[in-house]
Amino acid sequence: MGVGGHAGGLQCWRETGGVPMVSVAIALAFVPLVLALALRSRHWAVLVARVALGWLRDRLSSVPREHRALQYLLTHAVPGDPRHVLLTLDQWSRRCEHLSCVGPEKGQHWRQRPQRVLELGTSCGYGAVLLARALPPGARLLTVERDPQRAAMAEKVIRLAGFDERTLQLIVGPSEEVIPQLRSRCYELDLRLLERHRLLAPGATVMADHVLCRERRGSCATHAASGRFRCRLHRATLEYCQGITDGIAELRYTGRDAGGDATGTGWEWGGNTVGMGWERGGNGVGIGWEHSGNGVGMGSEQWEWGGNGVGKH
Ligand SMILES: C[S@@+](CC[C@H](N)C(=O)[O-])C[C@H]1O[C@@H](n2cnc3c(N)ncnc32)[C@H](O)[C@@H]1O
Repeated sequence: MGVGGHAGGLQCWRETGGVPMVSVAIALAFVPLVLALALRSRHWAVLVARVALGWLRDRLSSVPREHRALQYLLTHAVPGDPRHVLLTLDQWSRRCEHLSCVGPEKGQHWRQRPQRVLELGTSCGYGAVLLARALPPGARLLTVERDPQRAAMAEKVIRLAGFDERTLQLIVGPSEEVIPQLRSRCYELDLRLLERHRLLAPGATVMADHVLCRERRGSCATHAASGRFRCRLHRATLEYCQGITDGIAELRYTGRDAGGDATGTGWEWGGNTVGMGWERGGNGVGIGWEHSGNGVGMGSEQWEWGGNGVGKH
């Protein structure tokens, strides 16, 4: 038996050109799995490759990505036309390098016309221009960016789109440092700080970008459960990546907690307050917001829409 088995194995080995038949069969069994995985994550693979290429170009060339985008914008966009500036940025992101911004699809969910708007995380200025376009006369937008290089690009993009300091002001610095300073000017950054400092007026709207693309959904449900925010999720795809799910969350501040007490009454914006594109410590927008004292799950990865039992999952 042993000899026969050995001879049979040898035959298989010969037939497969040196690879035992069993190994080939096992390998073949994995092919559908590998193909399915590759098919499922192809959009991510493309995105990662595009971002990696951009990073590589940053390392190899003396022109950083922000400048490359700006050069494209300066040669293709119509100055003073915010719509065209946005279209040109869309074009650059689709054809050249990936731009991390709210993008056209998620951007269309912005339908408010508030008097005061706060954007946290300006990046290249896409969201700022998008928001500023919709402002009613006399309204103002404040946008905060911690990365000086991105802020420098954003400043140029914003001015190219035709917005001056009176309408759209950019502050360079991390939200943690800017928030306390904004207090005296009746501006705020972080939702938690906004609420803690009682700067959110009931009815204020907070838009949080990138709430689904990284499968982090905790914060919005947390707020919904607290009763102080009404949440609405607009499902979409990641900017310029059709195959990757993303969403933008619309949080409406009610000013009341689950117990029915009114909070956050001190701030009058003459309208609503908005922050888009929040990212804290690279964790994705609006993730890990904490509302202590309510027993609500912090940074929980799962949330129930419209459900009551949201907390740590
Ligand atoms: C996804 S991008 C924002 C895109 C932008 N809202 C848009 O739609 O065009 C996130 C930006 O937030 C900035 N950022 C992250 N944490 C920050 C913080 N704590 N303070 C200020 N900016 C921050 C990052 O440097 C990055 O440029």
